[in-house]
Amino acid sequence: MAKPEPANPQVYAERWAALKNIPPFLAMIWRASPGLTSVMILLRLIRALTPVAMLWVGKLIIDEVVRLIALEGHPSQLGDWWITGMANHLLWLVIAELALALGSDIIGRLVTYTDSLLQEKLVISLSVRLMDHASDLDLATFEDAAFQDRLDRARRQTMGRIPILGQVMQQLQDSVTVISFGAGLIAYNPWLVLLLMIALIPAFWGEMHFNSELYMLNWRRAADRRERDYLRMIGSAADSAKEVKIFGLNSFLRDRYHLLAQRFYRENRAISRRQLAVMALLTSLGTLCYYSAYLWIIGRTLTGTLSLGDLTFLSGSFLRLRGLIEGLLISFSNMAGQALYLDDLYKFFDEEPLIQSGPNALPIPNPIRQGFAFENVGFKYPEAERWAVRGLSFELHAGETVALVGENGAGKTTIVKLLARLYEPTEGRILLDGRDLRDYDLDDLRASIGVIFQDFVRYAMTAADNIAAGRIDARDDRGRIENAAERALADQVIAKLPAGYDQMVGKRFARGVELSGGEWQKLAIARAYMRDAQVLILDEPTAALDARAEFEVFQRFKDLSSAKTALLISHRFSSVRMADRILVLEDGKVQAQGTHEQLLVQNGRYRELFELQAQGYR
Ligand SMILES: Nc1ncnc2c1ncn2[C@@H]1O[C@H](COP(=O)(O)OP(=O)(O)OP(=O)(O)O)[C@@H](O)[C@H]1O
Repeated sequence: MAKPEPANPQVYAERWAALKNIPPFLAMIWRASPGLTSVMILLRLIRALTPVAMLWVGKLIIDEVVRLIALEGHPSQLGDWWITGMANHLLWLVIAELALALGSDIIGRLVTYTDSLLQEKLVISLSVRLMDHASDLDLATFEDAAFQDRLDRARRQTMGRIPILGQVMQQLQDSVTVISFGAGLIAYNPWLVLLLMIALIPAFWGEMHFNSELYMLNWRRAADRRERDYLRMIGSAADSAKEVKIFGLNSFLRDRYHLLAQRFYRENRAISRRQLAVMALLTSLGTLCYYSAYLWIIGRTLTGTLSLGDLTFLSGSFLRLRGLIEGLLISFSNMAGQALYLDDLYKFFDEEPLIQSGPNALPIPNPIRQGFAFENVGFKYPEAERWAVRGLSFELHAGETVALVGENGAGKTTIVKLLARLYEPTEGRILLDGRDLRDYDLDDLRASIGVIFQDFVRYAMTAADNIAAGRIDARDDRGRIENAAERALADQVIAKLPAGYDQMVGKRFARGVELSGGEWQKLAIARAYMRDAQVLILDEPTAALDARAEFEVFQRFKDLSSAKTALLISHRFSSVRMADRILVLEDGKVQAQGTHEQLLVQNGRYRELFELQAQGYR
């Protein structure tokens, strides 16, 4: 991708365009909690008007003091002021000022409090949406690197605090304060406001410019950052610690991390340095303008056009306004920058899955009568040049156990993914009971298939939940979980755990007990049984099991799946031979098929592979 030029006017255009993201964002905040949002708006509105009210009461106090001390024969003792009641008005003004100050403090605290609650609510509601949406997307989408970058940026939006929420709210509040102060200033002299604007516009431009540059830097570096985070993770995660130590990978990982991080740091620093110099200059310009206005106010007070109270009110207003408008412009530019990040979030939410159920999707037949048929199926992974499978035709009859054998990369797992419609064939079609798989309801299809992939997930949860994951709505059905565990020989694993089924497994959390590869695999197989689906698929589920366990697991699999349609992938011929039929795959095609005995007689690839393995055991 061409490197975008940071000072490109298009960047500004993009930035302004990103402000269109703010209204839907406000809608998201509202959706996260209408009650809290209303309270927040009300509190901010009150808080927005207190500064001008306080300054105005301050002016009244000074004018009153000046009036009182100018009175002929005013009391000289403090006590006499109270006794005569001459200072009553002043007293009320001071009480009003105090009440405003106390109220403002309390409201400030309440704003912080509601702000943090609202942040949490928003993070929760966005994270839930993110997880829901991610689960709807195609597997192919997840394997796309550009999507990964976008997801990474979107995820960052929902992690921890969402700065833009506070910024938007503060922006609204400050705008109301500015309007209230501005109205006061204009009443005295409209030119004062103009002077302020002249002082601030260059500073605003500067902020916009540098924020754009920083955003573009972050945007360009999303892929690097993912790599950097990945390196940091494998360099310090428990899962990889063993291998990193043995292979002495630490310095390699650390150096690579350091290189990437350093590059990012240097680019960041270059922008920040320029920002420092330019912004220092522009801010000084603002200060000069402020003091010109101050001189004008002092002059008018000396000539008697303005009172002392007016002087304090105006100089106070001017000072506050300057700070406020500066802050407003800066945070406006920040907000526009943050709104650009929202783009990533919205783009992620706009991503639609391509694999979906059609409008009149059929339910999966129960029971399946004929089974599946691959008709000249070809499939290429997105962006891949090579066909993973091509010209693939075979049948998987209802109630039959078929084993797939073939060398690494022959296309076995790809067939499973196509069967579960995690991908669609690029050419040809897959039929179920004579109808295209695409005619059926997707959820129903997935519910009818129990698959355990070779890279099954090791959930850092309890042993019971690891099994229940196969059918999560039966999570509370302990009998069913135990039954599934027994079928998969996982009951023996669980019997050894200190807390049995309720034992936390995996090392990620405290109290977790780590399992061996084979023990994890038994839990995963139990997950498939938990499902009790019509079609059972095990993709190399026994690779980590010892010989006896594997034999037993398959014996059971065969007995239990006698009424089911089952697909089994294994590199071990001792297991494969139990299948009703074996398909030998080579380069994404069925090279031969038959029973173990038939294939041995054919004297082909199967026999060759079988002999090779058998030799190893002699
Ligand atoms: N996500 C993917 N993106 C691109 N290509 C892929 C992807 N997954 C697999 N492939 C390619 O598709 C081909 C078939 O892979 P597949 O995983 O189906 O093989 P397999 O027979 O299951 O291998 P193994 O015995 O090693 O598990 C391989 O050439 C592989 O490189």
